[in-house]
Amino acid sequence: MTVPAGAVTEPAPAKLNLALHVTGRRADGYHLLDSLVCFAAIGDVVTLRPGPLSLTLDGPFADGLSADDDNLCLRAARLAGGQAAIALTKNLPVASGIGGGSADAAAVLRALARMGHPLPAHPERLGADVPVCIASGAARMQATGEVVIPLPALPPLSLVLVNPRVPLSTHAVFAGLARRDNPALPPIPRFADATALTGWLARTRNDLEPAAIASAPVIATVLQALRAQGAGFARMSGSGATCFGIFADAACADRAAATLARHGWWATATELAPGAAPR
Ligand SMILES: C[C@@](CO)(OP(=O)(O)O)[C@H](O)COP(=O)(O)OP(=O)(O)OC[C@H]1O[C@@H](n2ccc(N)nc2=O)[C@H](O)[C@@H]1O
Ligand SMILES: Nc1ncnc2c1ncn2[C@@H]1O[C@H](COP(=O)(O)OP(=O)(O)O)[C@@H](O)[C@H]1O
Repeated sequence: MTVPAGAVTEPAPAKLNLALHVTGRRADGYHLLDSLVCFAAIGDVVTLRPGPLSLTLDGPFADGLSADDDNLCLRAARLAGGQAAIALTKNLPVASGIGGGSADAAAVLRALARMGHPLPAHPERLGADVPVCIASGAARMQATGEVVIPLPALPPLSLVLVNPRVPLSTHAVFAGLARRDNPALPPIPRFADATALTGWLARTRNDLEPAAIASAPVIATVLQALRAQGAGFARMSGSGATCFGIFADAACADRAAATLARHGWWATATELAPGAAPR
């Protein structure tokens, strides 16, 4: 991609909820969460140039989205009081549990900060996932998303993300929950390697998975297919329908992604976002 002079480019990495427990519900209906969140190397890309506020879209999933006032890129710029010509390359499926819209909003806020507009005081007004997407590093996310506790970087992971091209409404999945008072996550240790992480994940859940599968049974098929391709661990992210699998190495992940894409699903091998190496 050619970056025009004076332009500021920010990646908008896909968010993954490796574990997501629903621990309660506030009086206003928003749910209390306890989630281990990380970010993948694959994502959308935003480029901002000085100028009046505008938005253009390209990329494989641009057709699923319109560049109207409701687009989270424009809402983010308005909340920050920033003016810019924004170009969004939409590489992530829309409404898919990997926070694409929130990641885009957070990337616009980071780009505007680099152009001299301070971050807004309440980024969660754009969406519950926006605060965690601003830092874009491993974190424990709590309350309704506004409590973000940064964690040491996770060990390297060979990941496959699969979306069966069925959009799911986050609101509808929360509304379909059978229980809203589940136990919190166990303490999150510093993970020595991927095996330690998957061992810990096996003791956790995504409490949104049953409700999402009830709306879109193909999610169960995706999870089975990831396991059949050799994933040592597979789970749905967020409110779905995107699922992730953790593989032994990048070659296994590449092979699995190529096979799973034959179903007509969006399937991509990736790793954790740069900057997320162990420290
Ligand atoms: C479920 C999560 C987990 O990370 O991810 P996604 O599936 O969206 O990726 C997030 O909490 C989603 O964040 P986000 O997508 O920004 O949600 P919002 O736009 O704020 O809310 C969409 C709708 O989801 C419900 N909602 C969202 C967050 C929350 N803590 N409780 C809720 O009940 C509300 O009904 C709300 O109207
Ligand atoms: N830039 C954007 N990218 C994705 N979705 C957006 C964007 N702006 C607004 N939206 C709307 O936000 C909703 C949630 O999208 P998204 O963040 O992709 O979902 P999720 O958080 O489940 O991954 C969609 O219904 C979409 O119409």
